[in-house]
Amino acid sequence: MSLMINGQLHEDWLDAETEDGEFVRQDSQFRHWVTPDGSPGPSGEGGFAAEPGRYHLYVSYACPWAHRTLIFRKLKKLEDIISVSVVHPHMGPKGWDFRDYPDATGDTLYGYDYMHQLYTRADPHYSGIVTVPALWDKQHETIVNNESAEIIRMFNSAFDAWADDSVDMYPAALREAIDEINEAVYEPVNNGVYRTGFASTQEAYEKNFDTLFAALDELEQRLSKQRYLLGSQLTEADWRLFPTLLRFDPVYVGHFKCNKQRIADYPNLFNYLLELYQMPGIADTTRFEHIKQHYYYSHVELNPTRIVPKGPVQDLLQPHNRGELT
Ligand SMILES: N[C@@H](CCC(=O)N[C@@H](CS)C(=O)NCC(=O)O)C(=O)O
Repeated sequence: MSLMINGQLHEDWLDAETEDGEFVRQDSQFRHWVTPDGSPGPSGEGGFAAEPGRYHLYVSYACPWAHRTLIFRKLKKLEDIISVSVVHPHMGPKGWDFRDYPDATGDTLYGYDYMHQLYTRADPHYSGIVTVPALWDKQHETIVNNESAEIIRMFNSAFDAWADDSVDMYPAALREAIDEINEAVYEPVNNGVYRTGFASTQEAYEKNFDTLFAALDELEQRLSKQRYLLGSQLTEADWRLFPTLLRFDPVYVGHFKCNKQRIADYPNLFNYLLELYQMPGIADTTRFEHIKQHYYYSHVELNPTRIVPKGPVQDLLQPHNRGELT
C-alpha cells in the first residue's frame, strides 16, 4: 500500500486501521461536479461544464467502485463522450500503474507510468491515497472527482445533451428511497466485504462477517418479492450493489473469508445478479481476470504466495427467471 504526503509517495504505508482491528476507508478528496452549464454542484467548485471529449475516466476493471462508473458510462451511452484509461490489475508498492496487460490501456492521456503522477499533476501537494476511479478534466488538467458515488450521479444526468436521456437511474420520485437503500447496502455489504477481509482481529472479522451476511439475508428476502431493490424499476441502487455481488463468489468468499455461503447459494440474489449481468453491455464492463488477479496478487498481506485460484466455474449466462416477479 502507498500513501502520498505533500506530493511525495510513501510506499511503506499500511492501510488505515484502528486499534480494534477495523479497516477504515479514507474519504475521497476531489469533489467537484460536472454540470450541464458549469455551475457548481453539491460540493467543490464550478467551472466543469459537460462537453463531449473533455473528460477522461481512470479506472481499474478490478475495482467495484470503478465498475459502477463504467456501468453508468455504458448505460448512458457515453462511450464516445468520455474516454477511459484502464490500469494494470496488480497494485504494487507504488500503487496503480499503467504497465501492459490484456485490456489495460496504459495512460492514454499523458503516458504516465503510475496513477500517483496524475494525482500530483492535479495537486502537487496531494496528501492521501491514490484511488480509482478518477474523473479527469483535460481542459483544467485536474481531477474533477474521485468519488464513484458522485461520478455516477454526474454520468446519470450532466451529459444528457449527448447521452441516452431516456435512461434515468436516479429519478426524482425515487431519490429518497434510493438514498435510503444505498445507505443500508454501503456499510454492511459494499464496504462490509472489505471490513471483513481486512479485519486484523478475530473479533472485528466476526462482527463484520455477521453484519454482512445479515444484510445479504435481508436483501435475499427483499428480492424474493420484487424484481429490483426498489420494486419494478431498476435504479442506481441496483447498480451499486451489483459490482459487489459479481466479485463475491470469485474473490470475497475466499480472499476476504466471506464464506458463510456464496451468492450462488441465495436463489434470489443469484438470479438477480444474473439478470443484471445479462443486461446489454454489462458483461462488456466486466473482466474477471483483472478482478481475480488484482485481489489475490495485490493484497500480499492476505495472500503471501500470490497464488490466484483457478475457480470457481460460473455460468452467468444461464436463465435468471426474474421476469416472473414483475
Ligand atoms: N470512495 C472511493 C473508493 C475507491 C477505492 O477505494 N478504490 C480502490 C480500488 S477498489 C483503490 O484505488 N485503492 C487504492 C489504494 O488503496 O491504495 C470511491 O468509491 O470512488
